[in-house]
Amino acid sequence: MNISNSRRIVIKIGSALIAPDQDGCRARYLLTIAQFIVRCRSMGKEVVLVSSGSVAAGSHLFPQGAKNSSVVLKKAMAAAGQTEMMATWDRFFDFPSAQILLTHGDLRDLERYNSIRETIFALLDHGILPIINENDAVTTDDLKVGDNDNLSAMVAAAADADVLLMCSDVDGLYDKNPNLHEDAKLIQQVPEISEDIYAMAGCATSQVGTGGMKTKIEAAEKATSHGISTYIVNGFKDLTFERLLRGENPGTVFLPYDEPMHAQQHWMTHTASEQGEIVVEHDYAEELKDHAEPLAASNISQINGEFSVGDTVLVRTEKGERLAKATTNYSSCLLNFLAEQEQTSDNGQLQQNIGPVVSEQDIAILEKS
Ligand SMILES: Nc1ncnc2c1ncn2[C@@H]1O[C@H](COP(=O)(O)OP(=O)(O)O)[C@@H](O)[C@H]1O
Ligand SMILES: N[C@@H](CCC(=O)OP(=O)(O)O)C(=O)O
Repeated sequence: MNISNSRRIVIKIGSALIAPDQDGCRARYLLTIAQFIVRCRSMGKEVVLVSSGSVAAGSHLFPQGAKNSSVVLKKAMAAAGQTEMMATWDRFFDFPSAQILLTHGDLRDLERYNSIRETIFALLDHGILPIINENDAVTTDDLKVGDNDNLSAMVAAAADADVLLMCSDVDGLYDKNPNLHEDAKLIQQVPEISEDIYAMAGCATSQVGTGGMKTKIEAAEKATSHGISTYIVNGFKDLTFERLLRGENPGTVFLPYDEPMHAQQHWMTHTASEQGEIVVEHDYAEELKDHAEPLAASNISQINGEFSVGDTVLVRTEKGERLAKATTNYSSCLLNFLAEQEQTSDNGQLQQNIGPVVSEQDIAILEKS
């Protein structure tokens, strides 16, 4: 899939394109990107924008700048910069745009995730451009995604996009960081994301970027496993967007999986985070290596952490091997209670009465890393 034959595109814009001088938002690169969005929409494509840059855009309002600031000040910069950034985008378009600010806390809760999906679809149905960013002003370590590469992949999956386009300050993925190694070579196509691909990725070297190439490869893995073709391209160059519109690849393309994951399995694997652990006995663990099996209370040897009904948990072996992520039908409190009652005579009956702790369709088997 390329831009010319795509139907719905998520475009992610890095901070350096929004505020190249860290002195507020600049139109220098955004104008070309905005024109590209207008062209895509006039060709009948639906576009969702994931825009970084609130911290970079707001940092000029604080004398010390972003680099050496505390987390609290960065949140304040994000809150101030976000309005400036939205106003800047809005100036380029003669159609309406809408702001959605998300945290991981929103995406990992299935009800809120579905609510986000419905909002995005309603906006697209009405010709409104959704502009999404992490809600940096309210995030905590526990709640945040932390980088907009991974956020854009989660959004692309939620929006049922067919292309994810990450616009950065480099031409694509190189075999090593091109800002540090003159002989680095551009990788044009990645058919499969392996450890070798991750090994090529270094950190961000700009003042404003978060995550560098590592988070872009993580994002590509999330998106391609959902069947989404993923591009990393250079947003500084006008030619990038001309080539994309011609259906060409001006940077690096990560090919989608031949057999994408089922949507709920994908959400559990790549978006939901585990609230606790269910340690399972050897026989069940062996069965799970082959195929998803309902998990009964009698298969459990230990419960770790606190979780509620409907939370995502990690299913693992006693030796620590990560087997699956699953949505639990029971809370850790009830499962611990059952375990404590193990010795009583009517416990077997109780365990049978409660049904599976995890149903077969709520298990996402994890690939071995
Ligand atoms: N193998 C690599 N190929 C390309 N860029 C790399 C690589 N390893 C590290 N980088 C760094 O990643 C940066 C892009 O990531 P980042 O600064 O987070 O951009 P953005 O703000 O667009 O998300 C590049 O400018 C480069 O310094
Ligand atoms: N949410 C942050 C962006 C974090 C981020 O991932 O930045 P970048 O690496 O430039 O895409 C902000 O708006 O400043």
